[in-house]
Amino acid sequence: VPDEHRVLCRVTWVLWCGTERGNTSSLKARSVARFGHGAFPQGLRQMRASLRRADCLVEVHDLHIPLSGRNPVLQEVLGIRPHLLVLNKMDLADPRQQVLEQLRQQGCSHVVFTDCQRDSNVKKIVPLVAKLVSSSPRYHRAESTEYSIMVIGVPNVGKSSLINSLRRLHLKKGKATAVGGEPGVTRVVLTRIQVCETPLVYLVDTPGVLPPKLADMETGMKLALCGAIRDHLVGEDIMADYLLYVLNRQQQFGYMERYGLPEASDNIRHVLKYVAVTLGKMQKVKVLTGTGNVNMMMLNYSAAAYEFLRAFRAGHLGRLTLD
Ligand SMILES: Nc1nc2c(ncn2[C@@H]2O[C@H](COP(=O)(O)OP(=O)(O)OP(=O)(O)O)[C@@H](O)[C@H]2O)c(=O)[nH]1
Repeated sequence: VPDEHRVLCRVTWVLWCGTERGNTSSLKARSVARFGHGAFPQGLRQMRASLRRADCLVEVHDLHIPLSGRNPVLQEVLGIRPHLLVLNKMDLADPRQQVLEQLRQQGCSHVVFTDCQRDSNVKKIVPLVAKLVSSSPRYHRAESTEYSIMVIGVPNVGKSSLINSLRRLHLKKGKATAVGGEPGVTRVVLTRIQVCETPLVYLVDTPGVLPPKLADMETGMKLALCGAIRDHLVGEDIMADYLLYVLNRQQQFGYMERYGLPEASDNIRHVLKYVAVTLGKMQKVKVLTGTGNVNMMMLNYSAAAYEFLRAFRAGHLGRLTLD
């Protein structure tokens, strides 16, 4: 079996069983693996209830994966409201031109690319939302002058960062909602947060919700690389292997210079050796010998895999779009 197939098989198995130990009896563990902590089904139920009061849906997704992993359950719901797709983390990814075309074919005609850490393009959102809402029926809310927006998306794509960025730009106010590098930071559907004075705009942050069933194994891997699924559920070593496969396939060889490799390699253990040496990732290992125990320093491959993933997520391995 080719290496990448073995990697993908293990990922599917892990996603299926929910935990690395294959504890299939634990429904909670399975739902955490598939949907993120505390996000489903209670989160989805709460979102549905709040949806009645929303004038517009702002779907935030990671520009690393503009096509993969968008939640079809959410897309079903999207049909009834004006919809804006925000592709965030544009500082880290470089989408191909066809991606926009494919998104248009999927019915996403309003797309904004943002970097919520540097507030790039975030100013475009409120005017666009105002235009979309005013050109669509608001039924019982027709008289109201305020806009209510629901922010949705899979875990860790930057929904809370977007809300904080909007508040910084329009209200000169600080954080209203917690941000974190791990999926599942936002656990409950929060009360409305004001993000703009004129027009009066309120947002509702929601917990990240993953699709109930992932389309294929690669989608699962891509979501894991983007931090939508907790690393330990898939395994850092497997994720690092898939990342190396994608980097080589897209001829992004920045890792060679960063970690001092003389040439490109598709052997993850070989690459992680260089990562561990460059970053000094060593561990003490007790070796049993005939004359007593000896402590030896060995390369720490797990720590190296973790650092390799972190480098990708921080954009140090190049601007990469996984789709
Ligand atoms: N480089 C970069 N990082 C970003 C950007 N937006 C958000 N992040 C980072 O992405 C991580 C997740 O951001 P959050 O705003 O917590 O994402 P979320 O979608 O609210 O996450 P959940 O609460 O898990 O659903 C954090 O480490 C942010 O700092 C961006 O535009 N560029």
